[in-house]
Amino acid sequence: MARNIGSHYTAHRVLGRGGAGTVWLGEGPEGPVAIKVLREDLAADPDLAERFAHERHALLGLEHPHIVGVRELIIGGPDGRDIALVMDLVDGPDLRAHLRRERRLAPRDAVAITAGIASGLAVAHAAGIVHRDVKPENILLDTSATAAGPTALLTDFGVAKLIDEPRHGGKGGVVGTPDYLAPEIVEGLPPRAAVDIYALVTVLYELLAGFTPFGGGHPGAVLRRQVTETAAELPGIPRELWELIQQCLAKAPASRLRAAELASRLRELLPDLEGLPPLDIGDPEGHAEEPAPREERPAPVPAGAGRGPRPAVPLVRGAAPDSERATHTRMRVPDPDELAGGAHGTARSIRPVGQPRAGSARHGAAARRRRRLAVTAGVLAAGALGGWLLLSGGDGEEDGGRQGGTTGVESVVEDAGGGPVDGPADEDGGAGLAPAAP
Ligand SMILES: Nc1ncnc2c1ncn2[C@@H]1O[C@H](COP(=O)(O)OP(=O)(O)OP(=O)(O)O)[C@@H](O)[C@H]1O
Repeated sequence: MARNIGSHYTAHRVLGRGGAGTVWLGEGPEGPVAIKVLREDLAADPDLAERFAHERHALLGLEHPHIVGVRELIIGGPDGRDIALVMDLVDGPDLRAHLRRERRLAPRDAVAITAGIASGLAVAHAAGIVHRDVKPENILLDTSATAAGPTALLTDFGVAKLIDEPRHGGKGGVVGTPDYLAPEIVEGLPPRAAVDIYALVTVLYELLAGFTPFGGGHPGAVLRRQVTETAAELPGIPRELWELIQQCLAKAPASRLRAAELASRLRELLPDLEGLPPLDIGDPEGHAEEPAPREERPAPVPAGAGRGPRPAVPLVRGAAPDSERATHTRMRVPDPDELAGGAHGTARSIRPVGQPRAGSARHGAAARRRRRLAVTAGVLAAGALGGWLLLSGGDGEEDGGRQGGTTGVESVVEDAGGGPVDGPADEDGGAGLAPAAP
């Protein structure tokens, strides 16, 4: 059923739903548009409306071929309670849907998509804007474009940050998706531009591998791996590409490349990647053996939502039936002891196709013993982190109730600085982004 959004736009039908709201196919004075209407409970928060109004200029001003343009920001609506972002309509699927179909992308395609998004991030970072929720769901593929293949565009700029700003009373939160969360966020540091680099290169890894480097199992275990583990090398990956990925997945934000350099380094690799098939690798081992505690198991993924292992587990309890993909979490920052408690070898290994599984009879009893120990440690640590999520239930459940089940378990992170969490994000190595390592 059509509904009016502001005085100039009409929303015709739902294109999709995410954690923060519903995206509609709409119509405005300039033709078809996409309109993201924020969840009612979010829109009802007067602070949030004020923050959106405050950021209006920055959101509307962000223009780049790899960023979905925001044309209008509507605060009010017929009942005075809508917050809606009117965006350019992108003709094509999001990258999550594309990846579900393809399972793994050819290195050239994965790198081309990542390079485009990195160039968009460079412009945003230079304008002081950190995205903070880079993930395949927020990358849209415009298939109407050229013969050279679809154009990747990053959407949802600023939404995570605006929803996440500290509320009155000094309590802030980080809204994010565990598989893509940079370790410094898990450790409670304010998110700077380098978190986008970490998340984007996590996406690149996922496009190549079919799974994220630290995903799988309980959300708490994913967070612990972000801080303590090193990404497993993908068999058959070109050396220079792997070195770039490693650098951008560095635990220390200052060691990661800046967005502009990442974009140009990736583009330099493109000619050598031409014609390479998707990597021929097996499924990851190890993380699937870290079961969630019974009461904290993620909601089942709907039939057909993915094939094969998809370790970027949606953190959904009581998700709305039409929401397959609510992936946000709201977390409390673990203290150092808690983190240290989980730092025992549960790193996964990745085997080339055809190679026997580690832990098979051919690998012998010693390997099995090692794995049992690792799994036990993983389960214990996952339990501890699960406890944090439960402990944060004060806010999380309150939110969950207001959401009417439309989103995932949200997390609360005490804002370490107690102040604004984005800070300058420029490419000059200000507070927003430390200089890249040589
Ligand atoms: N500008 C757009 N043009 C066309 N389709 C869009 C546009 N923006 C979003 N969509 C579609 O709407 C769906 C929901 O988008 P939304 O941004 O709410 O999802 P999400 O990224 O999972 O949400 P969130 O980040 O809030 O959890 C997506 O599947 C996407 O395909």
